[in-house]
Amino acid sequence: VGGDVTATPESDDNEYLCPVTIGGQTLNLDFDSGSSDLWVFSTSTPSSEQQSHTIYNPAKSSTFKELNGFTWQISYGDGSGASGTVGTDTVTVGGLTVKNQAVELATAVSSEFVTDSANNGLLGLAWSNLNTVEPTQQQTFFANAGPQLQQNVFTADLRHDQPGSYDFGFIDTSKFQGNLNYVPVDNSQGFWQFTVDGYAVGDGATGGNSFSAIADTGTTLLLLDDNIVSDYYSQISSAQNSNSAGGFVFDCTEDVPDLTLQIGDYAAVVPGSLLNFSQNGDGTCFGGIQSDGGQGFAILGDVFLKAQFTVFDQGNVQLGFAPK
Ligand SMILES: CN(C)c1ccc(C(=O)NN)cc1
Repeated sequence: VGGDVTATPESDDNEYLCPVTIGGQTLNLDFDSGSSDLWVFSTSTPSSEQQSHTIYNPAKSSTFKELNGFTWQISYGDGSGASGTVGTDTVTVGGLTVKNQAVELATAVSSEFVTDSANNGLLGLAWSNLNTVEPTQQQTFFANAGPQLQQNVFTADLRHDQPGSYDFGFIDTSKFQGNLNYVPVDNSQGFWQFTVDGYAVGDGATGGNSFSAIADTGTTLLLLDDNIVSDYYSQISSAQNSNSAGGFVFDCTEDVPDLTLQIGDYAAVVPGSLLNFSQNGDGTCFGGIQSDGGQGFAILGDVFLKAQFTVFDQGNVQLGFAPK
């Protein structure tokens, strides 16, 4: 048994939304391999915060059960967050159904979610030890689905400005070139965390120290150590770190170099075209590479994941990468 679901980018590839059916009601959710809560806008969300969102109404689901007294509260790397109550329901993603899945109902959401009208909640795909439900931590959709999957994996094929897909339970070899390159994952912090062995800017030599990174479908950009960020932008003559823009920008006319991350024997190339992320409207462009804020590990978000086919292997606790 498996599932295949379309991942549709918002404008500027800011995030990718997938249809999820909960108790017979379909909402578009943000699949997030950097967190482990499945939460939705619901009838419990204040009407002032519901705005144009699609909301889940547990009262209309014949399979919803309240988990009395259970709560959740989550905050994300960008400072956004949400909190609320918990129940269970039948959740279906691309034909793959999990019964009695913990579904977290938002009773409060931060402004970043209120204004992001296409996003009706998140489906966490990190490890269940990151789930925030109290007093009893809950399993993710992927953890619950594991036993029914032919292969205990999900794959991400995100694309620039066009629909991609997530597959659960199988690896579609038509979606990538060559062989998959696997690296071990350290899931002790709940992330899909692994080691990057070096990097290269443009056609330069691969160097630098090895560093820890997480594969995070819920983060838009490629967030790296400040030293690598400075090294990269030193190759773009007009590059500057703009407070008003919130990061490194450069003239849109510039030729933007590729970035290669050496992951074991695999050279993961992120083409310059993806590293010229968006236009600021004043002739400058915003870089796809930005600082990780010195938090001790790099965040390989959608800018990186758009350039790879990625296998999140729950059974073998490893990640697989291949070019597309
Ligand atoms: C505000 N929104 C839609 C967010 C969605 C996801 C995240 C995140 O850090 N995921 N790993 C942050 C914010």
